[in-house]
Amino acid sequence: MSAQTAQWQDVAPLLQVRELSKFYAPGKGCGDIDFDLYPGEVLGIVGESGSGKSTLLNVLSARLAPDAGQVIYQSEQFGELDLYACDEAQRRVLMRSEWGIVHQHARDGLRMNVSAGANIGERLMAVGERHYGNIRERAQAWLEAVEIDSSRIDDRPSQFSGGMQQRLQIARNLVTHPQLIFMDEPTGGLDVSVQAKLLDMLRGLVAELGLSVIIVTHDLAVARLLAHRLMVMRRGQVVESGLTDQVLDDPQHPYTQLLVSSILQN
Ligand SMILES: Nc1ncnc2c1ncn2[C@@H]1O[C@H](COP(=O)(O)OP(=O)(O)OP(=O)(O)O)[C@@H](O)[C@H]1O
Repeated sequence: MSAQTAQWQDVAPLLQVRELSKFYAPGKGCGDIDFDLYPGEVLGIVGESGSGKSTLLNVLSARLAPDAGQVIYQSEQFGELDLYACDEAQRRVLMRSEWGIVHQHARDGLRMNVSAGANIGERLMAVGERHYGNIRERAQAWLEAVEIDSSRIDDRPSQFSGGMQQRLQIARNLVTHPQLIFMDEPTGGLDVSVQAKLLDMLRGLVAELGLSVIIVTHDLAVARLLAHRLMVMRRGQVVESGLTDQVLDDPQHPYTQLLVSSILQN
C-alpha cells in the first residue's frame, strides 16, 4: 500500500457511494456503482463514448436523481448528508459553496456575456460576500492564479480563447474554496498544447489546495496525469478499478486491455 493510500484511509471518506444506479434503458446509464472518495483524492472515470461516465457524474453531483442507491457526502456545513434524502435547499448550498463543477463546454459553466470579474464575483456573492472592493480583489487574484492577466477582468469570456475560458471556469469554481470538484472532459475540444498547459495548471492547483476531484475523461493521458485512482466503465458497469498506474500498466479486464491498447479510444 502506498503512503498516500494509507493516509487517505486514516480519515473519513468525503463521499460514500453505495449501489448507485441510473438507467435510461438497458445498458444505457450506470449501475451497481460502489466506491469511497477520500479528501485530497482524484478519481478518474474512464471508458468509451456512451459507457455512462457523464450519467454517473451527474448522479454523483446531485444533478440527476438515481433509480436506486445512495450518495453520502461529508459536508463542512451540514455534516453527513444523504444527497438524495436531504433538502433541495441544502443541495443548492453545496453546489454554490463546497462543490465546483467544471464543464467540458465553458458556455455551460460561465455566463458568456458578463465580465470575467463578474463571473468570479458572482460565486462569491452567492456565498454572502458583499464588499465590492474585496470581490474585485479576489477576482483579480484568481485571474492571476489561472494565468489570465488581471487587466482582462472587465472583458467577457466570449472575448477569450477556449483555453482561457476553461481557466476562467476553474477560477470561478475555486474562488469559494470548494472541497470537491466534478469535471467532465475539462480538456475536451482544446488544442493539444492548450490541453497540456491546462492539465499542468489543474495538477498544480489540485495538489496545492488538496482538492478532491472526480474527473470524467475518455483520454487516458489525462487520466494518467491527474488521477490517483481509476474506474473503468463499460455499458454502464464498472469493469475494473484501482490505482491509476496499476490499471493502465497492468490492465486485468479484456475491455481495459483494449482501451489501453487504444483500439477503443477516440
Ligand atoms: N437523457 C437521456 N435520455 C436517454 N438516454 C440517455 C440520456 N443521456 C444519456 N443517455 C444514454 O445513456 C448512455 C450513457 O451516456 P453518457 O452520456 O453517460 O455516456 P458517456 O460515457 O459520458 O459518453 P460520452 O463520452 O460520449 O459523453 C448513452 O447510450 C446515452 O445515449
